[in-house]
Amino acid sequence: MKTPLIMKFGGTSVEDEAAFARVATIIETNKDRAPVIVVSAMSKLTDALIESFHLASDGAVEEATLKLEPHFARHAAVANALLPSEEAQMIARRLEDAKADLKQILQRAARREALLPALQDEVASYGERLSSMLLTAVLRARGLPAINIDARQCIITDETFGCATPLMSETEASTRNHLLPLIERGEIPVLGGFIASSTAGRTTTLGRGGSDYSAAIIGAALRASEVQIWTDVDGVMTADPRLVPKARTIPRLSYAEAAELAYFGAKVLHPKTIEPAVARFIPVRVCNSRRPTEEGTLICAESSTSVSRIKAIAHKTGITVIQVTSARMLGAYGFLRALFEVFDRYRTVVDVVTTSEVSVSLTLDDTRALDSIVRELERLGTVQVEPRRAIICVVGEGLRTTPGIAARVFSAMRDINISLISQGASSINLTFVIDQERVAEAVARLHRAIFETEDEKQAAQQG
Ligand SMILES: Nc1ncnc2c1ncn2[C@@H]1O[C@H](COP(=O)(O)OP(=O)(O)O)[C@@H](O)[C@H]1O
Ligand SMILES: N[C@@H](CC(=O)OP(=O)(O)O)C(=O)O
Repeated sequence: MKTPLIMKFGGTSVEDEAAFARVATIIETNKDRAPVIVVSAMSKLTDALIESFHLASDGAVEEATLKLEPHFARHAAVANALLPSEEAQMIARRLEDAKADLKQILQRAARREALLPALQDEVASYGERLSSMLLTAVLRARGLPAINIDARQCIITDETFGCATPLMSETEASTRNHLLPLIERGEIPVLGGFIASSTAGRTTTLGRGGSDYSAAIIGAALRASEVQIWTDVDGVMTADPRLVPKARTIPRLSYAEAAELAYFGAKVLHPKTIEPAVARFIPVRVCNSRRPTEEGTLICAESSTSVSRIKAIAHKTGITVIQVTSARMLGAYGFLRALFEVFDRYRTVVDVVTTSEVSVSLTLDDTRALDSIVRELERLGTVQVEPRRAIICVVGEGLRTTPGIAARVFSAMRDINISLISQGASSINLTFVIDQERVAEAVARLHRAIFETEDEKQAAQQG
């Protein structure tokens, strides 16, 4: 049997009929590599489903279902454009069924008949269920032996609705049981990303942007040759191209570099994607579905030696900084344990931490339990909360060896107020916090200082 190739297509790669047609061509080109397809919901649909769910749980079921109409129409338009009429009619019937089922779930949310987070995942799952059904039909219309598999039969999780954790050994067994016989027969399984189910059979989701993670989990379970993440940019870039138009594609990244970038905000990759890939040393490639002949970015165990040796700048906004100051910290043990136990109790992840003799500063992304956390921390010392902050993270294996990088970074920041400077334990990232209002300016300046001057030098040398 050929070693499977996992190909994940994000929402922007299946946004309309032209995008579906491009994806079908890419899969057709790779049909002899035992492809297994993972697809996200059509772009913006997951947001719309979650918004509808909230409307319905506030009692506005009619409004909630009306809001979804244009999205059902988008699916029908793809089917009408790319499928023979009988197939398009079959899709139209299945869309009507899905619409009716969804309405029932939204009514249950309005009546609060079940646990709301569980109902929300049920609603959110429709995006990937519909896109995978539609893509399967489009591939079959091209003569490809595609088969739609419900990813909820493969990825098994706990019941942390909204951000469930996969149970890896159950997932590996069920993924292999469901998919290997199909791959052996030369069929092309098409699964929705992001969705999973608990051992009790309840629908769960892996967290926003989680289809990349689904692809990596399935890739690891099948010992894939490569996990390809097909998106709307040429690969992982030196910065978010929406902020830095001059950002360029990075040909190669180490797993550690990619993990740091994803964790600190490079949206192109879900933060958990690297973990299953590393566990089985499976290369991950990020490619552009609009420009499939580009090489993209290859993520594997070893980084490349690049000119600047710093690979990229990631940023994350909406960060809250908490500072706890207490003289009781001085020379006392047990203080930090008591402090982190507070975050543990509220299941809140802390990203960056710095300490001095009398204070601890840390950053939070998730502020759902902020008030309760602050109340408890006040028992330990004086608490200061700074909302609307941003984390900026400079990443590259070269940080270990390049002298003067910190000076370059901080001189680029000049008049921008910096706090919580931290060089990660892996010493491949330099992270700091600024006011979120200034993040676009800061990232652009840093990009100029680290990457664009090198470009100019190179260009001058070459020319
Ligand atoms: N360093 C980066 N390199 C590439 N893209 C990035 C980076 N940081 C942020 N992005 C953003 O990530 C987007 C792709 O992620 P996403 O919208 O989730 O795509 P998809 O729908 O394919 O999953 C890009 O359009 C880009 O704006
Ligand atoms: N559709 C889900 C999962 C996902 O990964 O989507 P995308 O690949 O478009 O980021 C979401 O929007 O969160």
